[in-house]
Amino acid sequence: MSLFRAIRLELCKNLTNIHRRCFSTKDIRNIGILAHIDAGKTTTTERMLFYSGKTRSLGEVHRGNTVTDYLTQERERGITICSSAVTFHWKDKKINLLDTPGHIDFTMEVEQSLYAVDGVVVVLDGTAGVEAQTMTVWSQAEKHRLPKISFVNKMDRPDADFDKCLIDLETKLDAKPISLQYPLKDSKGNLSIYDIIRLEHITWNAQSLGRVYESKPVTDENTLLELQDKRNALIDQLSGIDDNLADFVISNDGFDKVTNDLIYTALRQATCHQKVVPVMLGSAYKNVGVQPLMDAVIQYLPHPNERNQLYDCFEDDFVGKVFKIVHDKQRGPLTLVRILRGDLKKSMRLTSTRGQSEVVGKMYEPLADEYREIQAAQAGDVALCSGLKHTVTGDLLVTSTTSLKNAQKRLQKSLEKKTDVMANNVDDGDDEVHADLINEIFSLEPQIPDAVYFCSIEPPSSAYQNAMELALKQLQREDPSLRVSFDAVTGQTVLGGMGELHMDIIKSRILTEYKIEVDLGPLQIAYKETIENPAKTTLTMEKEIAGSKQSVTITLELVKDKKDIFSLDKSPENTNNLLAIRPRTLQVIRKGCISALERGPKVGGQVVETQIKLHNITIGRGTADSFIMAAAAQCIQKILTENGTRLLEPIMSIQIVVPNERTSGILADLGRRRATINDVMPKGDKNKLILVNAPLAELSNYSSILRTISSGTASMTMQPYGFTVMNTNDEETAIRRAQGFE
Ligand SMILES: Nc1nc2c(ncn2[C@@H]2O[C@H](COP(=O)(O)OP(=O)(O)OP(=O)(O)O)[C@@H](O)[C@H]2O)c(=O)[nH]1
Repeated sequence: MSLFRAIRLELCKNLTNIHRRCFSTKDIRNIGILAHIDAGKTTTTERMLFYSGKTRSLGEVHRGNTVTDYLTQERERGITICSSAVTFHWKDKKINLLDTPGHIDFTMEVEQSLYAVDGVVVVLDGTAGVEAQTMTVWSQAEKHRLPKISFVNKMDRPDADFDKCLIDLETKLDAKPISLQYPLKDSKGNLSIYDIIRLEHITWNAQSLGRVYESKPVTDENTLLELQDKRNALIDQLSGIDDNLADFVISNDGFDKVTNDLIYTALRQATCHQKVVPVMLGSAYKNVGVQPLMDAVIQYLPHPNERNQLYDCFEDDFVGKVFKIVHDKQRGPLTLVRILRGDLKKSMRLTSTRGQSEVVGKMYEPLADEYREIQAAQAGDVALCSGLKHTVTGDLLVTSTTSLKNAQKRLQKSLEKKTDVMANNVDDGDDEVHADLINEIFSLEPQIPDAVYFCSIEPPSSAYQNAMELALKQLQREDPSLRVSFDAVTGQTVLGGMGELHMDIIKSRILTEYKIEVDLGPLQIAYKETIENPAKTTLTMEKEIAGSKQSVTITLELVKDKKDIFSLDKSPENTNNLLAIRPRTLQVIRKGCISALERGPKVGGQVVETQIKLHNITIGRGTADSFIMAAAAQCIQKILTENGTRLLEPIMSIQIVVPNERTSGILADLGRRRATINDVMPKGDKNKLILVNAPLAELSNYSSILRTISSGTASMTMQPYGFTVMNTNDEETAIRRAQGFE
């Protein structure tokens, strides 16, 4: 049988398999596809879908017809905004793949998706190597302890440099890349690939859009010698990690007798244990190299059972993680769930760890914006559910509160056992590990980054206000990093988020999905405020409303505290007064006080790290709750205005990799940006890694500035770090800017 015919038969087999549904957990791979913006994730995913038979034509980003970039905004802008899940079958295995956004504004999306996958493919642009966002997504994948494969894409381009990408992986990401392939270009620039392990040359047939490809043993003697050297280097590198392989090499006096299967086994082990990163190459756009990448996903990345057993404490009960909520035109909101334990079935009742209980409606297998109805899905798989109206991205879903409590007990017991074993071997970090583990499993709220920018949002007329609020509520369930609040002073709805693109996308999604043409105010930095010293005041408010006398005298204090937001004064002279307050009235007072902290006096920033202490209250007979609430809020506002607040500004944590000779120039520039240099350490022989914190206000367009001052040699990654108090001078500048005077 000719090779081409064999490949066609393989393809037909794949197409037939699409309709076969029985996969054991060992046959499932859940993978994320991560990269810097524009490296080619979406193009690579499109090829995977096409070659697996899931799509009948090739989607292209520039034509706006890709499967995974299905939002109108994604198709128009040619970028991925929402991670989307697609399922396809390859060589008798089922691959659930998540295409994730590359832009920094959507880092939270990537973070949530990583809960759902067992391994990742990190796509590099072969002409750019490791870029800023590659570093961010790489460290996110490291945090989730995910095995990785790297795919060096765009190798068709004349300026692509495969060796530089390998060096970048090593020096900028501290990875141990193992190159499994090598590129070859003919005189016309057509790309083909050498397989270093099999010593073969693979070529793709352009007319068949890369569906047909051929792998032949290398016969040219010089090339063969060169490839053999690379194969030996690969075995040498691996035997430093894998004892079995090392023993074989030693007992057989060298590399010649090492079989391909021995290499594959050692590579799989080393990849699954995150000791190495297999590196593949190709050009997704020119349809070269994608099938071997799919083979590598199956061959080297773990199946769900091989990943850590964090959820064992749930035994056979169901546990799932909500990693995305998508809005389907016909079916409404659909919840994407990664099943971590047990089976998920249609009509099952589920409880979120936040206490909401609801029933799964229909279930679907995901193909971006097309779905196939299914009845159930097993542990290790992902599924889309309708009917879950209260779940939010990041929720953990369980069968019942009892199942959750039992799991907590089991986890506690196993942790105690572990602590007993370790009792004689005290480890300071142990408590932290336990706390992390418990938090990870039972986290009630997903980790949502604080908004660093905000802007007002206005409907075209007040008739649209309710519809706009509903749209925002839905978008917030999908994307918890979007904050929505109401500013009582200006009467405006305010959006908080991660950046300009983030807000822009929200605006255009409200237009395309909800048909409301909203207006966004200018984007401003989200400063917070805090008190400097404790302060106490008494306020009396009296008024006659509709013939009824309303009166409240309230004494409140603000103190610095990061934990509790509201407390009662414990001193003996106030005990009797406070004990006499009815719980419902206490709730009203609390609500009034907290609402006043939403808007500080300086720039209207949220007042944080501040505790409200109620000392005393006298309420006149017949005084309405709303009057009590207003009195409490006014008392807090009085303290804040009289005593003043300090501004806190958002700080970004930045990691910059720069060649040694450029370091001083970058440090000097950072000095002008009020940055705090935390460390400058060697990164390989030629580079330095600069760890720095700097105020967001000083980082406008910083990645392009860095590119200019380093002549394109530096790369950086940036995440929100937190908020710090500003000094008086900087504060004045910030206030002038916030008021539009600068
Ligand atoms: N020359 C060349 N261009 C490519 C290749 N792969 C992708 N491109 C082009 O690069 C651009 C970005 O590709 P995408 O697939 O959208 O990249 P992405 O990583 O999904 O981008 P985001 O989702 O926005 O982060 C598009 O114009 C593609 O056509 C390739 O192998 N070679």
